[in-house]
Amino acid sequence: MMGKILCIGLGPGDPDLMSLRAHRHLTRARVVAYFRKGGRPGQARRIAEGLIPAGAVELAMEYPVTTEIAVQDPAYGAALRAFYDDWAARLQEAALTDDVVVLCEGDPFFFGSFMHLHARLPRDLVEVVPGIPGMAGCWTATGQPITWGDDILTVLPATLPEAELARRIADTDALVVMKIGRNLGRLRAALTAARRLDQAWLVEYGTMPGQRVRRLADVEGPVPYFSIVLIHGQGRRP
Ligand SMILES: C[C@@]1(CC(=O)O)C2=NC(=C\c3[nH]c(c(CCC(=O)O)c3CC(=O)O)Cc3[nH]c(c(CC(=O)O)c3CCC(=O)O)/C=C3\N/C(=C\2)[C@@H](CCC(=O)O)[C@]3(C)CC(=O)O)/[C@H]1CCC(=O)O
Ligand SMILES: C[S@@+](CC[C@H](N)C(=O)[O-])C[C@H]1O[C@@H](n2cnc3c(N)ncnc32)[C@H](O)[C@@H]1O
Repeated sequence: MMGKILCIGLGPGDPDLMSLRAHRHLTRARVVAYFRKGGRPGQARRIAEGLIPAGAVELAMEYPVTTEIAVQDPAYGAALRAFYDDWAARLQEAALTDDVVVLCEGDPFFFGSFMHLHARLPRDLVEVVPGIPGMAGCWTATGQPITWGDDILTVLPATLPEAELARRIADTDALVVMKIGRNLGRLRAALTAARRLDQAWLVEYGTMPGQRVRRLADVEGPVPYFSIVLIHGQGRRP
């Protein structure tokens, strides 16, 4: 039987927050693939724990590098291109005989690694199931709405240069910053330059075990890659 490659968004972390469709594909899967950093279980795999049928074949797609080489280094691009080429071919081959379910934390089309496989695969071979993005889990964890009325929400990767972060932080109402980790120092400087540090919240591991919500001004020391910085909009309301 010719199968499909089904990429399922699993939501922000708590398995209870995945869609019924994602749950159905997951609990019927015979082949399951997921990304992970070498030596770690992988967030998507952790969300799926206990829901993958016994006997399913698991394919762990381990990034050759994450932070070991600078993204600007040509060796980074070369390593990642070879990695995605290889896994696109392997998943396509596995799909010759069965469906392949690819797990994705959050939503697959929102900064998800699956996008790089999707770009390499025939369109009619792939189906994507949307998921609640990590940021929705994170702003809900703060207990406050993110946007009101005419608020503009800006989503920034913390990997941007400080001046670019500061310019865009000063120019928005509500803010979501992804990929915090070792970029926190530069982001903090940008928030300070934009005079908005006191409005910022840090959510680590939103809806996951270890969730932690703090005012960014109170945070000292390192924070994980799986953190989001938020500023709530204060827009018009009746
Ligand atoms: C290089 C760097 C820069 C950059 O983003 O520009 C980058 N990842 C960095 C760090 C990092 N990544 C991960 C950890 C371990 C986390 C942990 O385990 O705690 C760490 C931290 C660490 O290693 O310390 C794992 C990870 N990565 C992605 C997912 C989600 C997914 O797979 O969907 C997961 C979770 C897998 C899981 O479920 O566990 C996805 C993406 N990460 C990408 C790039 C893009 C793919 C590469 C490409 O093709 O370029 C893509 C697709 C995003 C995109 O393209 O936007 C950056 C350096 C930032 C910096 O400067 O600090
Ligand atoms: C490569 S992106 C993947 C985004 C994911 N596809 C989504 O829909 O949220 C990884 C970044 O998402 C953010 N993130 C995703 N889920 C999160 C969560 N549950 N708690 C905190 N941060 C999260 C972090 O900023 C992390 O650095």
